[in-house]
Amino acid sequence: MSATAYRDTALTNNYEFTSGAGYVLPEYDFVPPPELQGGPLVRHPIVIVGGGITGLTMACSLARLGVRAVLLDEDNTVGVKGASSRGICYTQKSLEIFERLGIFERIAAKGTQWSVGRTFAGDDEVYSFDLRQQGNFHLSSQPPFINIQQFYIEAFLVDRIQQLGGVELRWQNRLTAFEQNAECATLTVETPAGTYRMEAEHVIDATGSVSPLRKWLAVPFDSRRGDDRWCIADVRFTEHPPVERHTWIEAPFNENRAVWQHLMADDVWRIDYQMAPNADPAYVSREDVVRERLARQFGSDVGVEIVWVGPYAYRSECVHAMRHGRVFLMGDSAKVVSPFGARGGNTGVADADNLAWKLAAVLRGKADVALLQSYHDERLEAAQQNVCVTNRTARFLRPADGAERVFRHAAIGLAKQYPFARSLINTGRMAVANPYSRSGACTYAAGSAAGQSVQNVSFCWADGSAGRVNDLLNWVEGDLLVLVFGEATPASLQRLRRLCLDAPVRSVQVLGVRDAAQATEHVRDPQGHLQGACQVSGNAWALVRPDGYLAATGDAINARLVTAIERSLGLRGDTP
Ligand SMILES: O=C(O)CCc1cccc(O)c1
Repeated sequence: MSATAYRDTALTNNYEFTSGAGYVLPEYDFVPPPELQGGPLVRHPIVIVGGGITGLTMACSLARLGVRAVLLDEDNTVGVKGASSRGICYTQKSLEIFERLGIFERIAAKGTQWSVGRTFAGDDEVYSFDLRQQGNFHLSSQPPFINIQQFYIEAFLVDRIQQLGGVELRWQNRLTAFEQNAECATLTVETPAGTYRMEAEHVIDATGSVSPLRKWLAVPFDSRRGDDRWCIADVRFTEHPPVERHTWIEAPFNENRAVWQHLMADDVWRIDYQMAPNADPAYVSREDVVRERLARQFGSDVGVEIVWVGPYAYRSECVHAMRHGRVFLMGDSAKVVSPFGARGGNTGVADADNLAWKLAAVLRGKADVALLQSYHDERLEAAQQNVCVTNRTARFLRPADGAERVFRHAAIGLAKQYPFARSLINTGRMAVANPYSRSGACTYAAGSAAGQSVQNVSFCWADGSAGRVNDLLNWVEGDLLVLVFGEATPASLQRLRRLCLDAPVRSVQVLGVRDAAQATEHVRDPQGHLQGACQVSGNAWALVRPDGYLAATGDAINARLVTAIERSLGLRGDTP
């Protein structure tokens, strides 16, 4: 790589390898695709371009729903050869998705759970949180966060896709040209054994922050670049710091600049140092300079093994539309954020989870193609929110001269003395499941939690054994789920039964410990966790989508439920 090229890449969020042994990544075989043997052009229902965490989550979600797809990846491995693990912190919502996909146990066994975060300014702790004591984090079967190198999750997804079957993973298949029209999309793909063309009804752009598709389609986007520079050191120690998220806004051992500290899998710590504005990436990541920095923080007698080092800079980007004809933009192809708050990779996972069930429902003839527009409504709102929240953190960490700097100085001073000021300290607002407030697929009403995510809480099956929301979502196999809380009239139940015969919907009655069951399919909610997760009270219903989001809630089983079902299947053009 030339010096100029290196500088260009170092000034993005694409962490570049500079020193250390790096990580050992699995390699997958190139298998010549059937198209190389000639014959007529093959039209595939779905082609996913990009085998990172977003593309693989999409592929695995489709495989789980029994939908055929082809995934193209230009490399023969997961992760990025020679580069770091980009994502490291996985949210409860992502972990709930991974549980549905069947890889959570492997992630939990390999990764590190954490819930406590502490922020320091100088030697003072100025902000702290324990997510297990906040909100309802403790109610899900998944922990608030697991830290693990992104490529492990990607490798688990590859194994699971191969196990499920139905989705073809094509390694060393690079997309080199693209066109689309009213009939289909045509992709030109280069491989070590030659070039071929394929057609697709739907194309998923999961190629990441330097998406060629975005360039070819001239997709408009907003972008922001700062002069802030960071340098990551992934290291192993002879002595262990506490297994907590530690951040410093002003670290005495880093010339009063910010520092991040997280434990990942394999006992590797990520230490991320803020550098001087416009610092030279080559200099700050030189091994002797990195070692000196680490010694200043941990002491010169602590043994340090450098696993990987990489400089990076802020960049945020957000497209204006998540869909361009047959192409759906996903993950970093749609938006780029700095890592604070873990809003990058987790958003890609949620993008995939959002679109997969919709595409599956459309391709199986269970929903109207109009439903696909709600992917744009919902995931653009999420992308914009994540960019906005992350940019606010970035500005707190590198304030502009003038009012921003004065505000930060005052906030730190106040937080050192007064607990009320601690919430002004912004070293990242940790990612949560983004709510959807303007989706054409949700039916909103005052007091309803439509558009919010339902946690993977527990309940009891009719036989008394423990179940979880994800078990119900697996049971409906991509259909909608109506939970009917409490008593229902025989006429209502009859209406519901008919609805379940006519539409891709399955219903379950949710009862208290002593209530008599009226419906054949029923569960018990002794602690009210399911009711709390759906944010309803008394006799009510909740329409839950395959991605665990609430499409609507209501009380009587009447025409409003029918309308809500139609809307969540793209069958109504009106907005509620
Ligand atoms: O802790 C967080 O905010 C997310 C993880 C993170 C943040 C900053 C740098 C980095 O390398 C990871």
